[in-house]
Amino acid sequence: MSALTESPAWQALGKHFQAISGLHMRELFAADPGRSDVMSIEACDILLDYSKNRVTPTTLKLLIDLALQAGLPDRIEAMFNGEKINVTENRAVLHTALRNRANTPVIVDGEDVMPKVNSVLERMGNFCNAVRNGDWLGYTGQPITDIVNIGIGGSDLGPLMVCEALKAFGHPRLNMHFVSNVDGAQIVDTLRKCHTATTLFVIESKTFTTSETLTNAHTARDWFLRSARYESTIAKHFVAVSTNAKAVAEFGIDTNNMFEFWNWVGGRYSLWSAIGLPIALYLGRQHFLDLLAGAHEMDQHFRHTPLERNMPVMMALLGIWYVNFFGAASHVITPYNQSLHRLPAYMQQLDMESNGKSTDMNGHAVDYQTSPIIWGETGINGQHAYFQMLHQGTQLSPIDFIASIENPSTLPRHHTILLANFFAQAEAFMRGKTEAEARGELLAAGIEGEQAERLLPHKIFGGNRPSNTLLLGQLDPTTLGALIALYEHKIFCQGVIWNVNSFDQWGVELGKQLAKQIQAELDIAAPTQSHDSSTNRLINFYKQRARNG
Ligand SMILES: O=P(O)(O)OC[C@H]1O[C@H](O)[C@H](O)[C@@H](O)[C@@H]1O
Repeated sequence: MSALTESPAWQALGKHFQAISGLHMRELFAADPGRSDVMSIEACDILLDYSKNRVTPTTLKLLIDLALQAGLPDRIEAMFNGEKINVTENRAVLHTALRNRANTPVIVDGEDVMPKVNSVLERMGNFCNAVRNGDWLGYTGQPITDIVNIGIGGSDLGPLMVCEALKAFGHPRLNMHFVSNVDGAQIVDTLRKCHTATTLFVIESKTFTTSETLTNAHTARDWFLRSARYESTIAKHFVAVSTNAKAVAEFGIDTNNMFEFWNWVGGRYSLWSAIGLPIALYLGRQHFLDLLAGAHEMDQHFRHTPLERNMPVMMALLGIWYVNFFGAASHVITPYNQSLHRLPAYMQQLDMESNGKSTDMNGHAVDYQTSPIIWGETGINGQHAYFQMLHQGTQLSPIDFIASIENPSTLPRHHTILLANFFAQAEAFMRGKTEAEARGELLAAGIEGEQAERLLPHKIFGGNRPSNTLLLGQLDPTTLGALIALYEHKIFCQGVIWNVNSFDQWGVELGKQLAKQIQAELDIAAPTQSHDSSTNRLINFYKQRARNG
């Protein structure tokens, strides 16, 4: 057994689980009418109601014990203070410094990083103003109308998700495009919608070595030069965001047109850095600063609120309760705002790339589950697709319901219908439908006797399916910033308790190495023999067909 599973807090939770796993939330609500008053937290214009979880006050106390046993408060301070908590890469983890609107010094290797953070923000702001005002002109003297972000993973999902989420705040002249896939279909389709004279390419890559991004960037450059002809025009149409100035220069982008960030910013935590440039271009400097301010406010809440009133901490602990004690393999993210439709995809990288680990910080194999599978869709669409399984299937999948009270982009009648569904689903998952209720409904519909008995088992809902409800005041830059930071910190807390490094991603390397080798093999006609028989056969089958085709 590992130190975690042997620990007193873990053992106590295991015993407690045996005692209460049979309890139904209906009973818990009936026994305590004030349950949701106690089991809710308000911060940063977000209300978290976590009362529809299979917990009692004792569960919460034991979960807090688990967090204390893991030394969570010290780990939180270590992250904010710039300690090198990403031990496998010997790096600090300071996405919080990027949005440190209080501007208090944050020291890494003896240097305050805030002056350079502020200087890049300043340059980003000036550049965005010029593009948005129409002062930044393309090679024929026209203002920019289309912005194409080329990047993948953390250099795509954050900017894409935020630009979609805050479309209501977007600049009316600017069309945003995001190209991540190396499947040429995506860039071809995008370029078809753009004109060279009015398109700005933002090439985003932390490492500037990512093959998908560089391939797409070269294709964009070739397309551009076919019309613009002179290399000197590139400066007006290509900018880069990276930590690797050398590789940016080698690609042919003037480093004056490069916006820098640093190795203490993880890719999936980078939207607050210059990787947020497409966001700032689309929404404007002030809205980008508002996004940072919202995240900063959540950082303050996270850092300074006692654990039992701390929103990210409580969400982390509830997640652990289901993953490790109920054996839940997955966790569902269901935004009820259409504009948050890329949030589940964003959360997949944030959570699974952070905590999808089976080796702990000491290099030992873990003997407990870590990151759940994160999945989801907009809630309304999910209701008409996979919610059947969530209501009556055999798997327990806790759900996060997310909606905003106000939504600038929706029509009032639509919003009422949307929110009615949002409230109803969380209630339905909690209470279910008893046999007596189902029987009563059948009777009311005039279905009796044998037919009623046959249908009855299918009409029963067990309920007792847990969910968190997150109600945002409105979906604006500030609140979205806070919401994203909330999940970042939730994931961090879970990583601390699971004792994994949430900030490396070695698991993505093997596939990249093999792809490089196979790419070289695909370029030669001779059959491949260097792999296992399945891989050889697939490659050779492909080669033969591609040659004949
Ligand atoms: O920004 P880049 O260096 O191009 O990396 C893009 C993405 O690819 C990598 O493989 C990682 O899995 C991601 O964490 C990263 O965000």
